[in-house]
Amino acid sequence: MTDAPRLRGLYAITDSTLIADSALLASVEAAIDGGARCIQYRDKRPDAALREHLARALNTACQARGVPLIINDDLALAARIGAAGVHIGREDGALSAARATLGARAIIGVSCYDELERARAAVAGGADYIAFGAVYPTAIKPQAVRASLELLRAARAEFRCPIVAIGGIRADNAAPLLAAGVDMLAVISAVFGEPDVRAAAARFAALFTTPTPEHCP
Ligand SMILES: Cc1ncc(COP(=O)(O)OP(=O)(O)O)c(N)n1
Ligand SMILES: Cc1ncsc1CCOP(=O)(O)O
Ligand SMILES: [Mg+2]
Repeated sequence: MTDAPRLRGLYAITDSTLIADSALLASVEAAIDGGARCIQYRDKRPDAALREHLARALNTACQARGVPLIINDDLALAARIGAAGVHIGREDGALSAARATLGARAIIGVSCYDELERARAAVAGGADYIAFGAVYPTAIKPQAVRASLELLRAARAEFRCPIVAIGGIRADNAAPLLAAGVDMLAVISAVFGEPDVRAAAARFAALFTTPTPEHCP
């Protein structure tokens, strides 16, 4: 468990269709070396034993570097390995169940898609961050609903809770998201799909040189 990490910066998300299992650990280490502030393990494959094996290795590496590892979808896995938290979407169970299972110090993130009402419920329920997207078209999830810059601005105006943007984000299209008040950029392809993962992560980290905004916890 990480001690109240600041949720601001690059949030690098793994994807088992993009990274070979044999390269996963080194890729995540490279992302952290490049400046990723948070890692999510996202793996839709049904092999629970394999996922646990990989998640445990990532958790050890992330803990050693002081970076929280968030498990996508799978609350039970997050609890079993003592991960820093879990990310839940509309098909991944209730926020209250995640909090009851993982405890007060866990980081629980909630997908809000393009819905402010869902964000209100998540914030009221104690989410540690709210995620909106897809903010740009993405090959990883081509069917994802789109969230506008206007929605991000409205969310920033309403919530002090850290705001995450996801979907099609690259270092060269991220500026409007940051200007809209987003705290974390959640990225798969533009980090783990790049030949030099460390350099790719560093390009994102360089976008966060301004002082931490007052709303950040
Ligand atoms: C940081 C972050 N934001 C959104 C998502 C998407 O979650 P979900 O809608 O549950 O979709 P899957 O990722 O499970 O396909 C996310 N994983 N992380
Ligand atoms: C999981 C998810 N949810 C909304 S978009 C997306 C995929 C983001 O991947 P990329 O950063 O490669 O566009
Ligand atoms: Mg999910």
